[in-house]
Amino acid sequence: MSIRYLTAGETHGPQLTAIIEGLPSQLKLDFEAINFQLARRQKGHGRGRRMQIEKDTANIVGGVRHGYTTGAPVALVVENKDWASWSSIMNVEPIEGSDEEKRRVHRPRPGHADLNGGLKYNHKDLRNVLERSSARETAARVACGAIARQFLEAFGIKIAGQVIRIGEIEAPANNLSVDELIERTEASSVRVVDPETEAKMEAYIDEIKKEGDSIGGIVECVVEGVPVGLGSYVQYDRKLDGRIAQAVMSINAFKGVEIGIGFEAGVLRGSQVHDEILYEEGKGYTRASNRLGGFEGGMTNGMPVVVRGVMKPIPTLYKPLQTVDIDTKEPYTAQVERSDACAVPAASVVMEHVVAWEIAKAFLEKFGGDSMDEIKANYENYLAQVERY
Ligand SMILES: Cc1cc2nc3c(=O)[nH]c(=O)nc-3n(C[C@H](O)[C@H](O)[C@H](O)COP(=O)(O)O)c2cc1C
Ligand SMILES: C=C(O[C@@H]1CC(C(=O)O)=C[C@@H](OP(=O)(O)O)[C@H]1O)C(=O)O
Repeated sequence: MSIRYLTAGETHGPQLTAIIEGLPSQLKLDFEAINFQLARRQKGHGRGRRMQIEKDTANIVGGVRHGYTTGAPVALVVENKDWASWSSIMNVEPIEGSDEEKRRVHRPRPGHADLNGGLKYNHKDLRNVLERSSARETAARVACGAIARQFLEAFGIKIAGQVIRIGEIEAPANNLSVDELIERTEASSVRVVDPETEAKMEAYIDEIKKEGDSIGGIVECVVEGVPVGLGSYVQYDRKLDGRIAQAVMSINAFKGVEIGIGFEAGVLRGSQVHDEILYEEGKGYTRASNRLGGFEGGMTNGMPVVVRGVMKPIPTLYKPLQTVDIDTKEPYTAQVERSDACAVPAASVVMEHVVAWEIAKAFLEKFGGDSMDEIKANYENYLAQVERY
């Protein structure tokens, strides 16, 4: 058993669409909780005007009856409210001198998908690239991930995220549990625990925005309650840490991933890195520390999964960089499209959901069944086996 999803839709098209395949039957869906996650993704200091226009909600249009999955593919739709202002630009063939032609994108933005996408798909209007490469698509991924999250919650697996750094400003380290993190970051405009850091980050983002520039950062996600043995060492594409890395790298603008202490593991000695194994009556095997972020051998080890990702600064700059006009091949400043200045807090929410998806997928591969009852029985059987070991 496995799960997969596909998304479709353009940022200024009518809607985003997702189809999820492989969900078991009997999963109770909390629609409000899906919408709550979508709303979290829209927030964050530094977002542009688009987020004031949208009010993302997932409309489930297949695979669910009376609030429960049926085992059929789940289809969902997230409407783009901004479509109302874009339908002519999206639908009308641009004629020279027309408003639509003025919105044609022909001065590719360094750092965005514009030029590579134009060359690859042979588009002379780079809007055809921009529309799908936009991180608007992450709304659909969060909706799918929010369903995965609810599946995991049924097995006591919980996820939280936080912002660790925005540009030069680093948040003080903490070792909070998922519940504490959820409680203490939710009200923060930049998804940090510490109010002083929040104020500093806000002022810093404002300054960068005023200069027509943009800024990236580092986000972290913690997953608690994960059983030992998700993923496997036996084949490269079954290593769950590798799959999580792929999922995180696939988020727009992400340039790196770490599990646990990550790159610091290249600096420290073995005795400073590896987590000593303990055995506790009633609790079973555990580790004295969690520097390896819950993974050994591509498998979960029962400790919290800790993942970090780094997001580069937003490519669209109000004070644009140099580029080349694809019509004339002359140097020109890059196109300026409405944009966020910093989307790191939003990206942390996206990361929680792509990680939730990968863990749910590995969970279903291991304990898979066609109904929640069947999966629960498989899971309990395995937990009993681990306990007897
Ligand atoms: C939540 C979120 C919001 C983003 N907002 C913008 C934006 O407003 N303007 C922009 O140019 N890029 C934005 N990006 C980044 C681009 O989507 C991304 O850089 C682009 O798709 C190119 O892909 P790559 O950076 O992964 O190579 C955003 C990314 C995320 C995750
Ligand atoms: C729409 C979203 O993010 C968008 C991601 C994005 C990009 O280039 O990635 C560019 C901006 O689009 P627009 O020009 O319409 O404002 C962001 O707002 C979203 O997160 O829902």
